[in-house]
Amino acid sequence: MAPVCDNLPVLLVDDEPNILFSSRTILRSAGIRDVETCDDSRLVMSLLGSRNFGVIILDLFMPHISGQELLFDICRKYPHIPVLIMTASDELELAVQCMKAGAHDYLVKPVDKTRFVTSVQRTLELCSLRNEVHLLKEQLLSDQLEHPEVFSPIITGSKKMTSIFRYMEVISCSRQPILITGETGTGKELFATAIHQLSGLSGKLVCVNVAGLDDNLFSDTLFGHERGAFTGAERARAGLISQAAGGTLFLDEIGDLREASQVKLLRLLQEGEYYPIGSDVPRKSDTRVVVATNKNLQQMMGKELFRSDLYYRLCAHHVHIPPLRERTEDIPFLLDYFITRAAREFKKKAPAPNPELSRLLGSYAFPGNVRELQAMVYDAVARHQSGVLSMDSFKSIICREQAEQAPPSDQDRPDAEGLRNLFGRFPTLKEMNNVLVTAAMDLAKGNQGVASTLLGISRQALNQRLKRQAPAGDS
Ligand SMILES: Nc1ncnc2c1ncn2[C@@H]1O[C@H](COP(=O)(O)OP(=O)(O)OP(=O)(O)O)[C@@H](O)[C@H]1O
Repeated sequence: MAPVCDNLPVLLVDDEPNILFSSRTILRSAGIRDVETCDDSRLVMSLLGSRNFGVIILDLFMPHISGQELLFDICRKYPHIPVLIMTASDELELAVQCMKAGAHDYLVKPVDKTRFVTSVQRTLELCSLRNEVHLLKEQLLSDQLEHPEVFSPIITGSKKMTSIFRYMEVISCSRQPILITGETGTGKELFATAIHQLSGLSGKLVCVNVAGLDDNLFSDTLFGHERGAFTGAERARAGLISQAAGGTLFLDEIGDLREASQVKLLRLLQEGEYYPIGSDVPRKSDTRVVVATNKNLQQMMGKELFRSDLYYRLCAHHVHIPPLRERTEDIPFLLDYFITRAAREFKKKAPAPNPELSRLLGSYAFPGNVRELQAMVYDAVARHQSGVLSMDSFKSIICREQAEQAPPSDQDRPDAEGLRNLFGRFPTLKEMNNVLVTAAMDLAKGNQGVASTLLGISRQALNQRLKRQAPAGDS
């Protein structure tokens, strides 16, 4: 897979060595480390033939081949590489010609440092996104995962999940932050680990749960402190960002991050720098940030509990993990996996699951998702003695959960008018019973054992009701 632009070098082309030197220094101090220079315009095209670049910064007035000529050639032969013009001429006509020829920006020397860095960063980001769209198209058209081994700890048999994996393969190479969302127990940490492995970053994956960290603790944990920064700070502390240098920092439960810490995280993402407590000197960070939450950040933004500028920065790429009830095809795979693991842990022979079990579990909403399924299976295997794995403990958990669920609020409960609309008149108790039984049988895909558990009655009682419900002539 081709790398995305923010991992590719920048090429500076100018015949003046001091401009090359100062421009390279400015870019490096802004965190853009991989910068190549070329002071001979005749070498540019062969250089482009030998390797790929993320962006080219081109002077216009150079001996041998002019920058404008090069611009035409580059745009024709390498249209995917964006070109920024940097020149002493502020002639409007010339600027228009260059932009028409395909230049991404036109900077007049002497260029303001911030304007220069922002232009290069924006162009790299744009190019990166363009490449990702291209790679995504390629990936989505093919069914194959490039690194299936990375996903092996995530047990699934669902197509939805495979297409999420393909998306992850594409975005993992970029340096942009990634937001992982999903209900509790969907395995967000497994996804963060896969992203780190796919990224090929040489640094470590460092995981921090930010829930419960007040702002001081957040700063100290992430940014570290200088010696003597506060009472008790007898030694300097490096902080986890420095541990994750060249790697990935995974911030779990980001929806619980305090307002003051949100501002600091935004600064880290925007400027790529941070201040250890007690220091006035900013430190640079090249750490890739991945965050996760089971909260609805958009709703939180509406209530001003989460900063929108931070949200938009974080969701440069967004991986959403569907809840287990939306991928019930995963249940048989997860059942097998957890039964084997539980049996190994309890030093028992792995029992075979009852063939009805997957169907029963498929009708359950799993508010705790895979974590809840795992706990159910471990408990059942612990109780298991011989034969097939009993469904009893699953049934009793499901019945208990369903009984504990709050009844629908007055607002959600169908009122007399709603029932009348549904049936054309007010229904009898028998008719309502029939509707319930039919709905449970649908959900259980015709399995009476499962449907009776959903209805909270015995299998025999359901069987009798079904017989009474059957039109005359049916057996
Ligand atoms: N597809 C899966 N395959 C195997 N194990 C899984 C899968 N999904 C989740 N798990 C397991 O379920 C448990 C919960 O996962 P994890 O802690 O990553 O959840 P989470 O999404 O971060 O939840 P929370 O939002 O509550 O923190 C872990 O033991 C994890 O290994």
